[in-house]
Amino acid sequence: DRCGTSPVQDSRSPSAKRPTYEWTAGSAPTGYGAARRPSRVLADERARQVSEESFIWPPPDLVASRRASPRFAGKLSPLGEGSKKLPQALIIGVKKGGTRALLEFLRVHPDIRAVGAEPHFFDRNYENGLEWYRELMPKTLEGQITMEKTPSYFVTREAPARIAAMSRDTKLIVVVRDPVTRAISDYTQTLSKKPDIPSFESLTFKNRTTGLIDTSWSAIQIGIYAKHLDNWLQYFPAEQILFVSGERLISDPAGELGRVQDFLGLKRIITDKHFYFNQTKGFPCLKKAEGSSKPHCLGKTKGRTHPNIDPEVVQRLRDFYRPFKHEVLPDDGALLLAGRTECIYTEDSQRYCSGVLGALDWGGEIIFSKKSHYLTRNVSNITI
Ligand SMILES: Nc1ncnc2c1ncn2[C@@H]1O[C@H](COP(=O)(O)OS(=O)(=O)O)[C@@H](OP(=O)(O)O)[C@H]1O
Repeated sequence: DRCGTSPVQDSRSPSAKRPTYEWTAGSAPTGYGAARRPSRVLADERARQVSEESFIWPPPDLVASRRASPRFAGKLSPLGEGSKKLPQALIIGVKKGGTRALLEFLRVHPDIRAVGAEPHFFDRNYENGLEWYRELMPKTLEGQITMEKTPSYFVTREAPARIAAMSRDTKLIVVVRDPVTRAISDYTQTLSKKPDIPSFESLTFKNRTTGLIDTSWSAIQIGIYAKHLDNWLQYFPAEQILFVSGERLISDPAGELGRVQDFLGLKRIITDKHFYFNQTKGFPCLKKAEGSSKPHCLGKTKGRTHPNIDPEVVQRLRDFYRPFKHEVLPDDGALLLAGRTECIYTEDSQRYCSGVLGALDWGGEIIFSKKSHYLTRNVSNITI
C-alpha cells in the first residue's frame, strides 16, 4: 500500500512504532482538543489493535509534500497554490472494510485531495487541536474537496460530537463489509504481526461450551454496526452518511465509486475505464494511480489470505450478528440495517416504507425510511 505500508514505512520498523507529536507546528486553539486523552470506546486491551496505517507517522503525504515529491505533482498546481482546509468529507470506517481502496480510488478524482496516512485526529490526536489537523491536509483549490480516512472513528464514542463541532456539514462515508469476514480480516491482520495469538475460534467465545460470544473482543465489537451507528445518528442526519459496500467495492468498484461521487456532489469522473482486474492480486486495481501513469494495486497487506475458520464458529457468528442487522435506529428518518425489506410496520400499525440505499452482499440492506420518526429498537415489535 503506497500510502500505508511501503518499505520505508514498514509498521514493524522501530521508528514507525508510535506517533510522535513534536514535529508539528500547529498549536491547539481553545475549545478544541481538551487536555484529556480521548477515552476509547473499546476499553479491552485487545481493542488496542489499530489498523496498520496508524503506525505511519509523520504522514507520508506531509513528508512527501515537504520534499515536493514529483509523485504529488499531478494534483498540486505548478505554483503550489491553494490553501489547506479542514476536510469536508471523511471515511470514518469500518476497519478492514475496504477504506484504503476507497480512498485510493477517490484520489483519482481531480476534485478530491486527500491525506494518505490516517491522522487519527478525532480519536487519538484531538488534543493537538484543529490547526494541527488542518496542517496535515494537502492544499486545495476552490471547489476541491479535502478528505481523510481513519477507520477507527466509526467506533470512537467521542468522534461524532467532535466532527460535528468541526462542521455539522461534514459528509461521512462508511465502508461496511460482512461483519464475520471483517472480524476474520481483522484477526488475520493481528496474526500477521503477532503469530502467537490464540486461535480465532478461541478468541470468539467467552466460554466455548456455552457458546457465549466475547463481545468485548474488538474484532467482534466493531462489526456491531448498528450499535456504533446509533452514536453517529445523534449528531448527523442519515442523509449525511453514505454506506459503501465493501463487497461491491471489489466486485464493481466503478459502481460504488459512482455512488460516492454523487454523494460528494462531484461529476462522475471515476468510471469503469479507471479499473482493471489484476488476476495475480485477485482484486481490482487502478490503471493509473493519482499523479502517476503506472498501474497501481494496493499493497500486500490488502487482500491477505484468511485462515480457515471452523464453519460452526462462522455460523455461530452469523447468528450473532443477525439481530443487529435488524435493528431500527432513531433519526430524522429511521435507518434500518435489515434483510430484504421495503416496508416495516410498527406496533401501532404504522407503515414505514423505505428507500433502499444499498444491498449488501451478506444479505443485509441499508434502508432509509422516508418517515421521520423514532422507531422502537425492539425488533420483536416490528413485523417485517
Ligand atoms: N482493490 C482492492 N485491493 C485490495 N484489497 C481490497 C480492495 N478492495 C477492497 N479491499 C479489501 O480491503 C480490506 C482492507 O480494508 P481496509 O483498507 O479498510 O483496512 S484498514 O482498516 O485500513 O487496515 C482487505 O481485506 P483483506 O482481504 O482481509 O486483507 C481487502 O479485502
